[in-house]
Amino acid sequence: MRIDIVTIFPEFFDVLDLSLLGKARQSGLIELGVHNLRDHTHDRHRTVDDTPYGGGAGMVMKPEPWGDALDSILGDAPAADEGPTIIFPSPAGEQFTQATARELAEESHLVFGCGRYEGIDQRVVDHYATRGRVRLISLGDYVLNGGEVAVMAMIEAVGRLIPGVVGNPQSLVEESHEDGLLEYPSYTKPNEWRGLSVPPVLLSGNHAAIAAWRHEQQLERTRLVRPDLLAEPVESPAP
Ligand SMILES: COC(=O)COc1cccc(COC(=O)c2cn[nH]c2)c1
Repeated sequence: MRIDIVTIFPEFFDVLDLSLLGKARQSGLIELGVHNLRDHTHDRHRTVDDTPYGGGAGMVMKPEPWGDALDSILGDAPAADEGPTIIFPSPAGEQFTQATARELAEESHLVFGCGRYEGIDQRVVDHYATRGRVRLISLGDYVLNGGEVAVMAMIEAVGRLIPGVVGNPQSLVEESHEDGLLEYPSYTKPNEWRGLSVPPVLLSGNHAAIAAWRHEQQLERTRLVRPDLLAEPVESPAP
């Protein structure tokens, strides 16, 4: 997978040289390009923003630098259906979920555009929607100062699903949201810690009982913490 990021803070993504994603880049599983939006300005002050038409507080990111930057990445990319998926993190976007991560992990080329200030001139979104799949994606109902943190989170969530990035693919299956439920609690040695012991079923060696206990724990946790994930209320087991 090829990932390109456009940002006014390129150094923010130096951290992607580390850990799993760093290894994935060394092994060629993920190819990363980080582009400084200011390199696509043509004035002495490398201006990327201006005051909003219609008034209001804050500044809006100018369309020209974005056009220059995205054109340099897309080149003369073919029509929308074969072009890359262009993602703008935005509080006004569709909700990012594990299903979104799985979808994006199937793509061959992702381009992330990090907005700042009050946002990017809408015409950038409208123009590139004719040249690639454009998606505004929200991490949650809160506002960040810019898209960089959201892009980092999405790259991690997507990157770890790419075959070969995570050592043991089985570990991707048994985790929160993969089966629509929150994950069960985990324990490791020592058996006793600060007066707290490990649920005996986990030491029983009875794999059917362990699986049943884990599923019940998932249901209980999901019912308590995220009832919205359950299609309808789960009947609590007969007393
Ligand atoms: C076309 O896209 C844009 O104009 C995006 O503009 C902005 C403006 C300010 C901040 C951000 C960063 O995203 C979030 O705040 C965000 C994402 N998820 N939840 C909160 C993006």
